[in-house]
Amino acid sequence: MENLKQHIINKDESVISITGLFKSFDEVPVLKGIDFNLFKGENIAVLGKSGTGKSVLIKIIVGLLKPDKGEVIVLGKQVDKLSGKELDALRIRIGFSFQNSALYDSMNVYQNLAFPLTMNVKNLSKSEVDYAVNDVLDSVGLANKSKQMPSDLSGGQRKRIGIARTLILKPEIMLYDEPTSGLDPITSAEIIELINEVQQKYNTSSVIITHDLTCAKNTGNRIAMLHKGKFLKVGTFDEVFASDNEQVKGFFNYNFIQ
Ligand SMILES: Nc1ncnc2c1ncn2[C@@H]1O[C@H](COP(=O)(O)OP(=O)(O)OP(=O)(O)O)[C@@H](O)[C@H]1O
Repeated sequence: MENLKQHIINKDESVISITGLFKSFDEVPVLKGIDFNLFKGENIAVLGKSGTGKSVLIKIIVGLLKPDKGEVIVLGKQVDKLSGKELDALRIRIGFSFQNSALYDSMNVYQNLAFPLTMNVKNLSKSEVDYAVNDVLDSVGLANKSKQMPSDLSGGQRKRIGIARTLILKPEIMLYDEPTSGLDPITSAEIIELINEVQQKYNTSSVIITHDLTCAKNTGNRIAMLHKGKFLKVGTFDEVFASDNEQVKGFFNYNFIQ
């Protein structure tokens, strides 16, 4: 990818700020006092075992679930106080890359990419849509795939198109849900590289939900280790790796890092 911007993390500007967040389902606590800041231009990898509340946290950030207690501010807005219309306006500024890529199987790659753009931005000319589609395809390294159907793409290529589909709306925040799950190590490494290129080219701030230590280490400017609904440790990979906490040490002992 060419023309990478000088990348800056601005620690004076939080794009996501969460304080004292609690969430239970049927009186079973899932999130038990989360404090979390994502700075402008930063990638945070939220690392944790299955069932620790990673997806619940993401759903609260985008307003799909309401917190029981606590404050969740995204791009300056208190999410649980927004009307449906205000929430829609906020969500356009957030790109969500789903675990299964969530492409429309009956549409080719071009149509999959053009669809969110024409749905959200009115009165675009055909050449403007063509330009935007080609630009994001180029960004994800699949410039020649516009006519292919999703079923003809590899798993890694589908992930790339899923990421391209969120980039086409130029999001300020990217949320990646298990971006490397189901991929072989080489394809995982390519997706990791793409996440870092997106951070630089689009100057996004990102939350990368993962249980893949290699992904967390290589994409996260900071790592937030979630365990049973609480952050055990938040810091650079080296800081988290050096933690004395038994749960953190246990997680590293059971997982292989490249
Ligand atoms: N809508 C819901 N109603 C009831 N329980 C829920 C709901 N959503 C999540 N949970 C529960 O919250 C807990 C955390 O779920 P969550 O999906 O956030 O885990 P996760 O860390 O994302 O796991 P995975 O890595 O397997 O996706 C689970 O016990 C789950 O059953």
